Amino acid sequence: MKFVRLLEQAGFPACCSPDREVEALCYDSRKAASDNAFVALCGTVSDGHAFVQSAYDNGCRAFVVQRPVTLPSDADIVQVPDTRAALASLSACLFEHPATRIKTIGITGTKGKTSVAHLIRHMLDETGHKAGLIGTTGIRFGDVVRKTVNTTPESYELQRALSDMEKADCQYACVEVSSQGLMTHRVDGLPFEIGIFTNLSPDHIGPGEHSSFEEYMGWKAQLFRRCRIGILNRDDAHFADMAKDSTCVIRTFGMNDQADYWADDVQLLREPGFLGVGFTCHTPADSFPVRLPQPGRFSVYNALAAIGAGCELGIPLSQIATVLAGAVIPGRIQLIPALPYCTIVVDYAHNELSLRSILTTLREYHPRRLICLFGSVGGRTQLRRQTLAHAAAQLADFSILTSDNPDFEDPVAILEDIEQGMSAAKGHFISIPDRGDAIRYAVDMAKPGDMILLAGKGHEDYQLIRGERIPFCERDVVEEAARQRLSRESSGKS
Ligand SMILES: CC(=O)N[C@H]1[C@@H](OP(=O)(O)OP(=O)(O)OC[C@H]2O[C@@H](n3ccc(=O)[nH]c3=O)[C@H](O)[C@@H]2O)O[C@H](CO)[C@@H](O)[C@@H]1O[C@H](C)C(=O)N[C@@H](C)C(=O)N[C@H](CCC(=O)O)C(=O)O
Ligand SMILES: Nc1ncnc2c1ncn2[C@@H]1O[C@H](COP(=O)(O)OP(=O)(O)OP(=O)(O)O)[C@@H](O)[C@H]1O
Repeated sequence: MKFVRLLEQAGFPACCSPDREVEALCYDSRKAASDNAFVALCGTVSDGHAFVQSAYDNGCRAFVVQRPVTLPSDADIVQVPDTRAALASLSACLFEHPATRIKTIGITGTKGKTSVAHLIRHMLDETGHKAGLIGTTGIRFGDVVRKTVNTTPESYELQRALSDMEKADCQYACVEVSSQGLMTHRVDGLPFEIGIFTNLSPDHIGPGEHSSFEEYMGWKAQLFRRCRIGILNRDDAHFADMAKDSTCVIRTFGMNDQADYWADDVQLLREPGFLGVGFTCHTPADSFPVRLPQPGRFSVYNALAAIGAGCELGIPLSQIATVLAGAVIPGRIQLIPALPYCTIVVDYAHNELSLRSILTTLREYHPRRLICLFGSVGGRTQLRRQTLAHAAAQLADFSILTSDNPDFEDPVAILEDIEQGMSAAKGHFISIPDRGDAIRYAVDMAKPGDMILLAGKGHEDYQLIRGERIPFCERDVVEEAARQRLSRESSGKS
């Protein structure tokens, strides 16, 4: 595409050579190629403007900047007020505004974004409406799964993903919308058909993220100025703040009849090979029973959000309950039915808030013992490790401390930080640095009625060790350990 045309379409002054062609946009000089336009982004670690020469050396001749830069005279340099906003509008134009043809459903909130996105995608796919998904578990459509760095990818990746989904005949895209995504213009220009608010609590506040809870909340609330219909959790303490300056039609969900989509008769269900929850769902049109294969009251909220979206999109009520009963959310309180007499669950909980939440949820199912296996990622604060330890010490009967994604940190040093927290909180624990060994230990120690939580890795199929993603699938390790245990038991060896 002619650079001049792209600039015009995005509403920028077209001061460049009339024949300059660009095929793609690039914001990382290390990946720049001759047919790219390089967009210089101001980051938290470095400033893309410092790398324009390196992009030039890699062949780029088209540049979008927000402050003057010096480059050889054959470079076309376009200065805009904000390069992040420009990246979003240029990307939308380059991919011919796919979001005007695919209906996008944006999900925001502190917890539940991934879960709700998967539930809605599953519901749409299973009722004959092809849908894609963009979020923490990657970019997914059809059988395609692409890893992403961020929950909400950079605008260029987002627009490209939507364009690929359109080519794959998707009619819908479920997009996890983080506060950072809104703040850094990643979702600028997306006309969301539906926006969903799950819940809000303090998170992502600190250097490089948000300066305060109010700022964090303010960015999340932006979604409801960018969607046609907003579906909000009425029971959340910040519901009114989120709805306050909205410009959309407001629908609500919750646990009482003030909400449009609401639940009662909630029952926790634990059966061999099944852990979940049942409830009666009430919608403006009808009421019906729902049985979900995800446990806990928060799963009811996630399902209500999905049901609200399904109803607003016109999916028949008669199909909604049936398809929800078969929904699987990768790595979110996902049951591994490997041992018949105890419950093994994988969950992405990797900070204090989510570890407390999942352990409290599992406790409500009255396990004989609740065993929590967890570690903590490298490069984070001692405080994070100690608060994780406090949560486990208070809420689990026994903890198995192990490694998570140590990356460049010594896994044993990370364990020592967690051990300190455990000892201070008088928790019962054992440390087994190798995660595979730790899982095998957990499977071997389980007694009938126990529940084992493998926390931290969720959907991830690797361990990050010294900058490298080493393949590691918890499910495979559990299944193999359980097979060996069952085989020993059947041959009378244990
Ligand atoms: C702190 C933060 O927001 N970081 C994001 C940011 O990176 P950065 O600001 O550190 O970038 P930088 O390293 O300073 O570089 C600035 C620019 O120079 C470029 N560069 C850099 C080096 C070089 O040699 N050449 C070059 O061109 C970089 O490509 C970049 O364009 O821009 C990158 C590209 O878009 C993001 O991937 C990255 O997200 C990191 C991984 C991150 O952790 N972000 C968090 C805060 C985040 O966004 N989280 C939310 C989830 C929140 C939730 O769950 O609610 C998310 O949506 O993921
Ligand atoms: N509605 C909810 N309320 C509270 N906790 C939840 C809710 N839904 C899921 N969780 C818990 O939080 C964890 C993360 O859930 P999920 O990945 O769906 O949220 P998210 O908003 O995408 O989170 P993150 O920002 O950490 O990626 C789950 O593994 C589960 O333990």
